[in-house]
Amino acid sequence: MTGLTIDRVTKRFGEHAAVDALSLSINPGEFVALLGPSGCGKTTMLRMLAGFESVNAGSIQLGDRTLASADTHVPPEQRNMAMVFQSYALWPHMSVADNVGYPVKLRGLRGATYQQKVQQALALVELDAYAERMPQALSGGQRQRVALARCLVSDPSVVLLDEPLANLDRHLRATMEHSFRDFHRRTQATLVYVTHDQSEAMALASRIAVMREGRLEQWATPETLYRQPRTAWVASFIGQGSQLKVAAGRPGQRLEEAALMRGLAAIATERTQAVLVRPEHVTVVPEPPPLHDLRAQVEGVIFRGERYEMHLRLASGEALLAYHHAALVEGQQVGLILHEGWSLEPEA
Ligand SMILES: Nc1ncnc2c1ncn2[C@@H]1O[C@H](COP(=O)(O)OP(=O)(O)OP(=O)(O)O)[C@@H](O)[C@H]1O
Repeated sequence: MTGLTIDRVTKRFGEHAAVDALSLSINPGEFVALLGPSGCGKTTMLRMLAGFESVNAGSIQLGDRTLASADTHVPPEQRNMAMVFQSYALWPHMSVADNVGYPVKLRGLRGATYQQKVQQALALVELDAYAERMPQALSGGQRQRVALARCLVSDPSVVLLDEPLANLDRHLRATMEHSFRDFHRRTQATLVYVTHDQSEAMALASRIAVMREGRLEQWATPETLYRQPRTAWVASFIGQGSQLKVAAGRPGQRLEEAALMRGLAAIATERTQAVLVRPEHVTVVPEPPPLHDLRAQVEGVIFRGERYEMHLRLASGEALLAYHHAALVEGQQVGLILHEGWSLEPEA
């Protein structure tokens, strides 16, 4: 197990910085995700880790070994890393076992040791019974597990995964999330997982690097990203919620019910702090008493099975999302209690 240090790494294509002074320190054996919208530079960062792209500035270290810097470039095959792609990249003319064994066969491994390595890798992804099948005779999820076994066989220190579930349907993705967690638990390898799907990143990684336009927006655990997003942009990217202007709080501060409700009742010119309110922190009072402070109009009601999602409009004109256990009528006036909020940094 070896840790990875990414120190102010920059990659430019022409004038455009696809990755801009990105720094991350990844612990040995950690499972991390690079998360961000399309074009934010996730794949470019992963390709620099793998050695398929050079870096323009900054450095990448694996343990105390420098893999890349402006004047160093260790080739991919000498980095002790393995990469899993969205497209699986299996050889169609080779059996499952031959696909899995290919990287170590290239290194000259043969005989009983070879057989044992392949067998162990297949067992780790629970595909021992499929060794002689051809890839075409497997489901998408099974193919992705063959790709995982193939990267395991060479005992890499780091496994890089580029949107490995993007080609699978929703149900299979959920099953594969279990396979990935299991894979990580058994191998203890350092895993760097690229995705634009926040729920996938939250379910899998112990820490997530949220990227935006080549830069690191926030680097934190899934819980911290959800409860304490740094900026308005992260707050709108992770989970559901509403951003309200409040006359209370300062960036990085949690507001309790009393302060939040008071801050919302202030006059518009004093309400300058952006505050994130998650729907689970809103109580809807269908028939509020006449003196209830905060009111809203129901604009939309969506049935989500376990609850109703209420789209509300405050008197200030701001939109608010809430959950409720029963359907309410569109156009109806309701009272609200906001139990807590999180104060955000303004947009740069
Ligand atoms: N070889 C290249 N030449 C020129 N520009 C490139 C090259 N590779 C990537 N880019 C640009 O760099 C930026 C980041 O691309 P990258 O593929 O890393 O994004 P991404 O976050 O992985 O996106 P996606 O989720 O769509 O794969 C984009 O603007 C892209 O057009």
